[in-house]
Amino acid sequence: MAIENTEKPSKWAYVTFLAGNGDYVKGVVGLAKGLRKVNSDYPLVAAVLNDVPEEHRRILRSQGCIVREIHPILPPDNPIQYAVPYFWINYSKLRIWNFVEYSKMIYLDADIQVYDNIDHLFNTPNGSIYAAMDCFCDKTWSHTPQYNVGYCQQCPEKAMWPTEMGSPPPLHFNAGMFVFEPCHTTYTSLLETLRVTPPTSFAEQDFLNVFFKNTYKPIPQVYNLVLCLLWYHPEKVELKEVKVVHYCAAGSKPWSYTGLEANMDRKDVKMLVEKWWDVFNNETLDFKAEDSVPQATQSLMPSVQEHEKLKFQNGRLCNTGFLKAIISRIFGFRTCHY
Ligand SMILES: O=c1ccn([C@@H]2O[C@H](COP(=O)(O)OP(=O)(O)O)[C@@H](O)[C@H]2O)c(=O)[nH]1
Ligand SMILES: OC[C@H]1O[C@H](O[C@@H]2[C@@H](O)[C@H](O)[C@@H](O)[C@H](O)[C@@H]2O)[C@H](O)[C@@H](O)[C@H]1O
Ligand SMILES: [Mn+2]
Repeated sequence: MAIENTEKPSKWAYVTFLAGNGDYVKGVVGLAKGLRKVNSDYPLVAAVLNDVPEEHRRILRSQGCIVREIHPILPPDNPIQYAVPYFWINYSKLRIWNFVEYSKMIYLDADIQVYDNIDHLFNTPNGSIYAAMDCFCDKTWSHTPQYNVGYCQQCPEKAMWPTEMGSPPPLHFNAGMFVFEPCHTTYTSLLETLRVTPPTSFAEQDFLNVFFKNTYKPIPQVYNLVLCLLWYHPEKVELKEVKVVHYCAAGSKPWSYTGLEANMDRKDVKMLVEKWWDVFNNETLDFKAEDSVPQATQSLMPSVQEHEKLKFQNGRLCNTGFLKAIISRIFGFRTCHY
């Protein structure tokens, strides 16, 4: 259902999430430098919980981040076993849906690095959430039926889903990277739904997959290489094509990497961790005043592609939807699509 929303002119940004006073701040610094290295046209907003110390916020600002404090979102009180104990913190990610001064954002976990420009993802059609699929093969999924029958959405042909178990699970995206449209209506609906949704092992990732099940659109794995694909689905990975690496496998966070955990002694993992440090330690990528990203905004006038859609006949606009889009661009009306 499209809902009219009067907003300031559209603008786009990357956004990440930071909680606590630990080393994830290094992840955000690395991400800010990585986006600069690939000459992104858009700023990085850091949504920080109130427990992020001022010193860390100063560091992020010094790297050109737009730091915005958010209140935590605590899941319904339910003594469940999260796949990883601290996952309850991640529900607070949902606050980014209320960053409505932006019309489109690309969310990136702090343990993600961007090695190729992905600004073009801001041009994805509105009305969907875009993300890469996750993998069910890691032991963090051992509580699920798909893990126990050896089924993974990355290779559904390999271990067929047993017919006696009904239809296979719907496509499930990894919530470490997604393209979305902030919208107050969606935001309030997320919070209202969360209030009545019992938490599950993958916390906000599970919740977002259920909430957006009708508008989720998968994008290629090159936009979010969930690291365990390297050993569970090597046939799906062409490292030189990968644009975004997600250091989510246990032991793979570059800032705490020891090489001791399972698969962490792999050559490709070592190479990717070194690659992350090369960006992090590269002082030429530090923020300088001249770097300040001009707050790139969507052009008010239609893009060339949109002109293509416009078919004037006898001087009369025949695509009213397009007319609405133009008017909304000029007068700042935006519609929420979810
Ligand atoms: O102590 C923490 C835990 C998580 N996060 C943020 O929450 C995201 C999701 O957690 P994580 O990446 O560790 O989950 P994974 O992708 O490894 O499952 C992190 O990338 C950070 O952006 C954080 O800032 N501090
Ligand atoms: O709070 C739930 C988290 O769920 C996801 O992490 C998981 C998932 O990727 C599994 O498939 C992996 O096996 C596992 O290692 C990894 O931790 C997101 O990356 C993270 O941002 C966050 O949403
Ligand atoms: Mn992550």
